[in-house]
Amino acid sequence: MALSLSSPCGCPSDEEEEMAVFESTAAELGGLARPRLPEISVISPGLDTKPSITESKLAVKPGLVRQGSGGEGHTEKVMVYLRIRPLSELERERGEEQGCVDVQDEETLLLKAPKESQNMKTAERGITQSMHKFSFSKIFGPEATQQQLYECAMKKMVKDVLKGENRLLYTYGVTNSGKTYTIQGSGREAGLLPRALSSLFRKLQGRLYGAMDLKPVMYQDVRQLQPNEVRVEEIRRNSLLKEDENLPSRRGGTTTVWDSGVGGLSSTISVSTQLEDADSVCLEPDSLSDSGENDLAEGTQFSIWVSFYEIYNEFLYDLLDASSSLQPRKRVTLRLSDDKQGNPYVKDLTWIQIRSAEEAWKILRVGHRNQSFASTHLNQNSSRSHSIFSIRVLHIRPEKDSGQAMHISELTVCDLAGSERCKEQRNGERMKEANNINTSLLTLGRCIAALRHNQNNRTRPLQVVPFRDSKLTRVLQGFFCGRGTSSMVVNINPCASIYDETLQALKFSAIATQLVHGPSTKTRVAYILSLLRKPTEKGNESTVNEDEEEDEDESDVEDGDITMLNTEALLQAIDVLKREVRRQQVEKEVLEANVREQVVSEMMEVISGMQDDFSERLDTERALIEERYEDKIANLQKHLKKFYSEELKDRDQEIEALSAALEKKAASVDTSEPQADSVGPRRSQRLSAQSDVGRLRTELNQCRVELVSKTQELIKLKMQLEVPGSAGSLTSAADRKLEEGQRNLRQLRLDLQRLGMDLQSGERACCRNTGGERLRQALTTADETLAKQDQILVELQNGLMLVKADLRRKAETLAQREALQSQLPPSGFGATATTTPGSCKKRGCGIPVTNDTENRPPHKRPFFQSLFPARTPTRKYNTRAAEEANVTPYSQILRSRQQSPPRSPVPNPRSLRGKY
Ligand SMILES: Nc1ncnc2c1ncn2[C@@H]1O[C@H](COP(=O)(O)OP(=O)(O)OP(=O)(O)O)[C@@H](O)[C@H]1O
Repeated sequence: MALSLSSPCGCPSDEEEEMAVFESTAAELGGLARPRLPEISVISPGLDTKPSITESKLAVKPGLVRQGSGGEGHTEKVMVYLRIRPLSELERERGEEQGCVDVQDEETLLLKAPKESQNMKTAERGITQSMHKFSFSKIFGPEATQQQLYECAMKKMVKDVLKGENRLLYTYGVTNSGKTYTIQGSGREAGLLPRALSSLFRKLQGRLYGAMDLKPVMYQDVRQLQPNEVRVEEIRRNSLLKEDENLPSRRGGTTTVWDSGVGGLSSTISVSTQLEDADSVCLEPDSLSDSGENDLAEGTQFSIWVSFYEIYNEFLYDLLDASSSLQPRKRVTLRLSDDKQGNPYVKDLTWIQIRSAEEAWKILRVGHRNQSFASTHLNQNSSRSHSIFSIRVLHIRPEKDSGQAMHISELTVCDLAGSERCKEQRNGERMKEANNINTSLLTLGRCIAALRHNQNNRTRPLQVVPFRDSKLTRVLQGFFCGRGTSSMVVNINPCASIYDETLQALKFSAIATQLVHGPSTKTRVAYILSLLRKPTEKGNESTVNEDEEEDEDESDVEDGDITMLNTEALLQAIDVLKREVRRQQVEKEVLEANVREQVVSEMMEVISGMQDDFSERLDTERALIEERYEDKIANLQKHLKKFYSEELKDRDQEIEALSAALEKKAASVDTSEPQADSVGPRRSQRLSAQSDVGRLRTELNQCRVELVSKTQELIKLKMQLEVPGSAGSLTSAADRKLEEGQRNLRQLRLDLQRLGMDLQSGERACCRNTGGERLRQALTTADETLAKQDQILVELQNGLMLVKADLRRKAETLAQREALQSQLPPSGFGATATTTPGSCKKRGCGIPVTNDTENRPPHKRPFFQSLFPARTPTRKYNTRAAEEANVTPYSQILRSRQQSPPRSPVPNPRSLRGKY
């Protein structure tokens, strides 16, 4: 046998197994160079200790060896069956049959990697082997019938359950490998479950408990129902059975789409499933070979209750919930709870009492209709969930004193969803399902590996079995921990294209084949005794054959009576139990720490997810706000640009206007225009002022033009008025002389005033005979000056005479011109500029011809005459008013002299001169 190839003892070490189990993974990671591998990898439960139905004394480790007091535990190893499905016609046509699955005998399978497989590629690089040998409890080839499988794998389980044991059967394999077919069957080939139900009811014929007042609840408890509760249960049961009658016709079944209730996910249910076709099987119970067998306890009645639920995407759904049938889009998720002892159970799960295989079949069909199926690339009707069908059997034994004695047992059949490659799922929903399926299956694998580790390495630290890591392992936990036993059917598809996946599934099952069942909860006494045996063995140096001891123990275990033990042995047992308690405590602490760690890591994940979400939202918000404000800024810039460009235009226009105005202003002669106020008027005012200025400017320009023309005209006229000859120069010379004369006269008057003052003071001095000589001299000088003045005056008068004559002549010429001008048309500005007689008179250039007196030469008046006005006959000295009107300083002096009696009358200058 090829077994000796890798392990001479037939049982590979842990390391070897683990390497073998994970070799594909390592290969995928591009494993480094390894030592040369044997040609075939052998993964086997240890064939030299291969479980045999007949062997009861196995060299297995103490502590976990005994199955139960009932003596039904013929074997401790977990039974693992392999079923190879036949290739379909289509698959054959595709050339899937490449001989990669080779059944060597009914327990050994040889897998040969096909050319195209990943395994072959890695094998070619020397990383792994291309052939793998596996051993199973029994192998069922493609030609094996459902009946054969049932006989081997399930029949005994049904019996055990009716005896009060708990049993689990689950199928494991790649998608499209025949798991559902194995459990449920197709057409006349009914699967294990319908066969088991049929068998169960055949065995219970006449032993069924008809009332519905006892119902299984929680983990494995029974509750007495009140009459109203019984009615409710009846209604529920009847409605479900009725629902089955309303199902669409078989084969022609419709396809409905419903929501899984989780995040709006949808799946497709095809109602035309294998179950529909298998209906008739239940009606033919004769096909079951176990009919007629009956070894049930005397007087015991049985009440059968069933439940059906699925684990879909790590959520539990009740497949027998009437509300979910009515509202398939809003399925209620179920919760997992623990009872007081910490046993997990599905809370609020529907349990329906059934009284026949037919009813059970109907219930199964109703539940199946609610199950999640979908079409995948490998299977058109692929189960997307793990479905769990449980049958609870209430053993009711009437007792004389205490009414009824109750016991409960359970048969659970689990159709696991198929493992598959996620990357091949194009649909996102299918990908998610595949992920969840693979995760839960991986957890199941880890649990089984940990259980195996703990069973095989009792001295090494125990590993925590991660039952809590998935819902699947939690609900199945009891079957791995002494609540019952489990069997596994591994389904494989011999198609070459899925060889790699098949290899992985077989590696997983290879670990399960190495499992032994945990101690039954019923066999605590045996367990304690097995613990007791340990110290006894240690302390015993005797050469007693172990097998013999075991024989003794076996008998003790089977008796299970601890009162037969002596005190010392019991004390030892207590010590052992104490140690066990401590061990359990440590284990629990480790478990708790692990749970806490997981909770923390999950929380951290959630928090980090929230953080990521928040930062993402923050970024989005920031981007939005930035965008919004950039828009606003752009708008603002646009508007400001527009506004300022308009403003600039206005300014430019203003500047243009102002510069034009300035230019005009600078060009204009008139500079007297007021400067613009530094604090300018408002724009409108400025504009109006500008328009005014413009208007004025144009007017001004017109005026200027006119002025220029008029000035030119005037110059012409002046030129015309210019009298040729010396009259002009004479006039000006006369004017100059006149001015000079007037100046002299003013000077003289001032002198005379001074002289008058001096005279007064001289008279006063004469009285006192002082300063007489000086006065005389002054008078002489004054006389001389006067004489000069007289002469000048005469000259002036002559000049004036000449000028007047000249002027008279000019006036005549002017009159002639005026007469001529009056004939010309009048003009505004010209009117003002025209020389009129009035204007000439104003400027002193016109002398009235008629005023002869004026034109006469001025009469020469002597200086003293003007100084002392001549007395007219009308003027009397005695007229005081007249005197006061002509008061001068000198006249005052004279008057004072005249008034004084001794004084002489007023002398004229000559007389005065003579006198002195
Ligand atoms: N032993 C068998 N004999 C004949 N046909 C079989 C057998 N096993 C499986 N089949 C057929 O193979 C196909 C796939 O089987 P099935 O649906 O049971 O696979 P599965 O493993 O349950 O897939 P999934 O995990 O995707 O639900 C079905 O058409 C089924 O009828």
